[in-house]
Amino acid sequence: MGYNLRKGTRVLVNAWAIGRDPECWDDPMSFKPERFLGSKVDLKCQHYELIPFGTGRRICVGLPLGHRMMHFSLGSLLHEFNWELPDGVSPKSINMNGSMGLPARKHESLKAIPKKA
Ligand code: HEM
Repeated sequence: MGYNLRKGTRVLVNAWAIGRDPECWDDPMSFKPERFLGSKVDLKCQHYELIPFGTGRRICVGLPLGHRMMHFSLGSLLHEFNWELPDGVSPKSINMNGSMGLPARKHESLKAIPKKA
């Protein structure tokens, strides 16, 4: 590979496409968090197929905090509440389409109702 770029060219890395590249991932369109169990792929700059925090010299300086906070926040929300979907919404009917852009957002906001456990 190899590309010639003019000095000053702005390059945007399409992490969304890399995360869904069948050359990098088995069954890339399926949500399978268990694919990382026992996997050597990590977030720390060595594996360019997984770059939610960027990579290289400008990698996110908040990676250690963000990584810990994700586990802590999600764990707290799951521990403290029982979660339901609004009336008439089933897991299969949730629209998982995203809107393109920087960053990529869900096209329709996810609605879930916390009930004190
Ligand atoms: C899950 C949480 C987070 C994600 C997914 C995330 C993601 C990113 C990404 C993709 C970049 C661009 C890296 C690049 O250009 O290659 C970045 C940069 C940056 N992030 Fe985060 N970030 C998160 C949390 C945080 C937190 C908690 C902080 C600060 C406390 C933070 C501070 C920064 C800073 C200062 C930069 C700029 C680094 C630079 O340009 O040298 N981030 N982040």
